[in-house]
Amino acid sequence: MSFVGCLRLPETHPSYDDREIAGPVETGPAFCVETVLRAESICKSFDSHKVLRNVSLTVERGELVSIIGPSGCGKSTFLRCLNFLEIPDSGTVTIADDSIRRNEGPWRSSDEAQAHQLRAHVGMVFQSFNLFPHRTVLDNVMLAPRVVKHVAPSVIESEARELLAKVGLEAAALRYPATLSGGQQQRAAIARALAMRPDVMLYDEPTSALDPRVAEEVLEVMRALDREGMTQIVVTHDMRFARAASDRIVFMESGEIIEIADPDEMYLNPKDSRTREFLGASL
Ligand SMILES: Nc1ncnc2c1ncn2[C@@H]1O[C@H](COP(=O)(O)OP(=O)(O)OP(=O)(O)O)[C@@H](O)[C@H]1O
Repeated sequence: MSFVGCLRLPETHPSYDDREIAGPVETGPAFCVETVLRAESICKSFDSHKVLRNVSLTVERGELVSIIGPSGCGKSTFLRCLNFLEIPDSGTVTIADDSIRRNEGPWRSSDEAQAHQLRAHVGMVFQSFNLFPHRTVLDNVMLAPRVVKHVAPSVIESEARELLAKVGLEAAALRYPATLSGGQQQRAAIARALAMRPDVMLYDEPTSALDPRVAEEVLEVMRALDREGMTQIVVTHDMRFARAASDRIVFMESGEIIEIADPDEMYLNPKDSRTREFLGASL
């Protein structure tokens, strides 16, 4: 979704006569910015290696944000800190109306309970799909809602089938993951993540294990979700996708965000020499 489009107001207010000629004017909401996710000053070290240094990012509802940067710069660690799969050493993460502030010190069970609440807002998709191999695709998609939600199984099944249709897998509902292509497995993983109705989807290099043709099927699903207004954050090495599909691109290096810009700005007019150098080498 073009997030900017969401903010665009009519350039001039039509006169009464104009309106009569042009018919009703679709004004839409005056201002529909809504912050879905805010990460503030996230720090993370492994042993004495500082991997994230005060990383902050705010994402608005409906945005597709790509995180790019050289291998080992901390992209995946940052993504995993957003839903506390990796526990930051310090910093605050707020998603929808849940927030966790982390200070140096032991991770307590009350912190884990808060993290659990935070994770409920997030759908996560991994490079390696992580489907349950002994369950059908449909069962994979139904599993989390069945365990967590107290609604009739028939409702859960019909929602799961709708999600499988959305990702183009309705005919594969009763197949097992091993019988699917990598691209189909990844689309099933996306359907599974969507089944909990997340506020934000996080993708950690979703297509890097796939050949370009099936990768494109996965990227098309992500573009379709974008058009529907899903908020998505993608760690990727796919510069073509980042440029074509993102509302904003985040460039990281050495555990820091160096630059955040919309794709054209970042590619045509990068502000920082490190961004320029990285993008130059990636072309
Ligand atoms: N669990 C861990 N234990 C120790 N070191 C880790 C751990 N996870 C990540 N690291 C280190 O943290 C640094 C950042 O890793 P991370 O995977 O976040 O980078 P990245 O930018 O996503 O890299 P890539 O693009 O290659 O996937 C690397 O030096 C990595 O070796």
